Amino acid sequence: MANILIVDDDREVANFLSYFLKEKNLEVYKAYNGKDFQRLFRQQSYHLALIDVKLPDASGLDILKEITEQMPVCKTIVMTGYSTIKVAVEAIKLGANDFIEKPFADLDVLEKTIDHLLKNKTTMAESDIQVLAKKSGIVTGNSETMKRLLALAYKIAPKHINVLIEGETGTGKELLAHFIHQASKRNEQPFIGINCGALSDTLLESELFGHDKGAFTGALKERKGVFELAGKGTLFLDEIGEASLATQVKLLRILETGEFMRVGGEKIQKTNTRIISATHVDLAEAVKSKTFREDLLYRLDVVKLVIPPLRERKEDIHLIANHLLEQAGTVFQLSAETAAIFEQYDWPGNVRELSNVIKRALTVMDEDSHIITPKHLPEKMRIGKPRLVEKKQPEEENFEEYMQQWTDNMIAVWKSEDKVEMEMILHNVKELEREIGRAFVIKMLRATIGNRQDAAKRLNISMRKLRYLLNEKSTRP
Ligand SMILES: Nc1ncnc2c1ncn2[C@@H]1O[C@H](COP(=O)(O)OP(=O)(O)OP(=O)(O)O)[C@@H](O)[C@H]1O
Repeated sequence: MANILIVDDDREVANFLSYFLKEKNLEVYKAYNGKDFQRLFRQQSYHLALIDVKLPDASGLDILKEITEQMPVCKTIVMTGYSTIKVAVEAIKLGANDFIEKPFADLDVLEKTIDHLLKNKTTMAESDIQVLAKKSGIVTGNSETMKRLLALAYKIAPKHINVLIEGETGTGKELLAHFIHQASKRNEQPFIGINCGALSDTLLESELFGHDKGAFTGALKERKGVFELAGKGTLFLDEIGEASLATQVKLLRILETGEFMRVGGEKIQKTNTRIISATHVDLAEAVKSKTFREDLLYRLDVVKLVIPPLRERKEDIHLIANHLLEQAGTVFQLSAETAAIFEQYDWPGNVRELSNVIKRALTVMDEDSHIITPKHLPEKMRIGKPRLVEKKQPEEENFEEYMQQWTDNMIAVWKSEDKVEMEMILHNVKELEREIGRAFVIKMLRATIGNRQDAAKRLNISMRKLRYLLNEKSTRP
């Protein structure tokens, strides 16, 4: 018989769960606080623990950590209220197998979650993730960060919570949104994507909410918007940071009330669409510069998934490249030199750029050739070409040299007769901004003998910004 440990200070909930689990012939133990937990935890081993995140004398997350570290065979479910869902996501990152919301609205879901874990179905989840990733066109690669990201996305997919995906252009944000849709119970319903940056304000509102006949010049017929079309499915709002403040107000209303009106319409409509939004800009910064509403960000970013750029998961480059080559026909290969270039290159356009580079190489290759060599790659990728950015980071002692080198290289590209890759130039300007920011913070930290608060004050920036400049972006969901 399986041993179950319930850790909850709400006796009503603990008693209900106990009754519910005993009916299933399970052996149940109840802890109403941290002290009870410590006593019961030392007594024997458990197969499953249901942990409330808020206890009077202990933190549910600390208890979770203790269980995952000291009794890894024990499966864990964290219980939260809706307002603490961010804590639940934190718990998943710490190793919780699942989370459920209190009050338990659907006992079937509760029962299935428990049965699933007791039948040791966690390894099945891994193969499920692989299948769904493939279905969504994601090559999973080898990087641990990507594996953890997909595992988290898989766990939150069935819950009705909004997700914000952050990542540079071409990192696969839309694919990840599709993966979440596939892994959710909405997978039979539509998945609709819309790019908020590609449409004018009026057009975007009409696309989102639809319009009634005569709503504006040219609105000859009534038209459904994507919220109506997506229905109970998933709506992917790409480049959400580009939505105007007026559209943001309307989106906020939908998120708060589940209601909207067509442009020029008078009827209030209800929606149950799940929203996954994506951005390549830092929305927290946009909030500070007042171009993005804080309350909307709070609603969209219940769970934040950050896809790392390709240059930070170099181990994935070859796997993805080989996969793309396989798609084109198994006979193609990268030469050792090309593989080395791929590894050194920064990939400002990420996986999209990798895919384009491979497609280009396949079209410029001789018909009887099967090996991609450096001569098949774009100019800018070849070794020996002046690089805009030296890999060495600027410090106090080499700052002037770094700036000089950067300027010289930029002038060389400016004067060059070659085709100019604007994406690469913009990427390098951004990188320069990042490096200069970091160098100034480090210089100030030296001056303040490491006192971060003092350094932030002297630079007239917030602590958050200081951490950001040091590349210590908060890992909070
Ligand atoms: N892990 C991956 N495996 C295979 N292909 C990928 C992967 N990630 C991205 N791609 C490919 O890269 C291209 C860009 O993907 P996607 O549109 O999802 O990126 P994005 O981050 O949404 O880009 P943008 O910000 O420009 O809209 C697509 O062709 C996609 O198939």
